[in-house]
Amino acid sequence: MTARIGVLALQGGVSEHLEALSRVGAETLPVRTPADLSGLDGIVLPGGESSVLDKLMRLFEVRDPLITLLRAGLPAYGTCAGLILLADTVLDAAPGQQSLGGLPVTVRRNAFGSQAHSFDTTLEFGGIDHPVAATFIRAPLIVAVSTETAVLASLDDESIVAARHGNLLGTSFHPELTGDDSVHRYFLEMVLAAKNG
Ligand SMILES: NC(=O)CC[C@H](N)C(=O)O
Repeated sequence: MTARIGVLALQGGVSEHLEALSRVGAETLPVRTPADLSGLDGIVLPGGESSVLDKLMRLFEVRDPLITLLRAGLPAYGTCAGLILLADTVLDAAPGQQSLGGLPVTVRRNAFGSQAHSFDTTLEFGGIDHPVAATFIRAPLIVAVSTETAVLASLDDESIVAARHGNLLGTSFHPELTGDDSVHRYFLEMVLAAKNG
């Protein structure tokens, strides 16, 4: 059995996620309208610019139906800006910027400084049996998590870069730019587990 996983396609790095999800065996769909949300088993919120994504989700009337689906348990994976969209609390948000929320973590936008602080590394990732390739681009950091949130990856003891709570997964980094599909495979497993109850 496979799963139908959408990628929010209003701005940011969409095609790399669609390709990685296809490679691990998901059925994929770019999501631009409220109608595109129907029948999804999961959704990826890509990197890009979280304050722009927030505005575009309102403009395209995707924000409210997406919040309803997330609160009802739709599995979601946010990378970088997408993690910011899922976080309950956002530090250094742009004026007026709001997240969708649901993932009980606090993130700090642009926590590594400017574009010059973009870098590649590999990370131990809970639930994946090899170090995962990770690209960081003007990335947020997870600076606090609720007690029931699982920390899946960190750069050091204080720098959390991947977390999961229930059906919601977020990473500060972009696995879709590395050729390492293991985090997408991990998310597909989450989606299939939720779908099969
Ligand atoms: N690569 C990214 O997604 C960068 C995120 C961006 N700095 C933001 O605040 O939304």
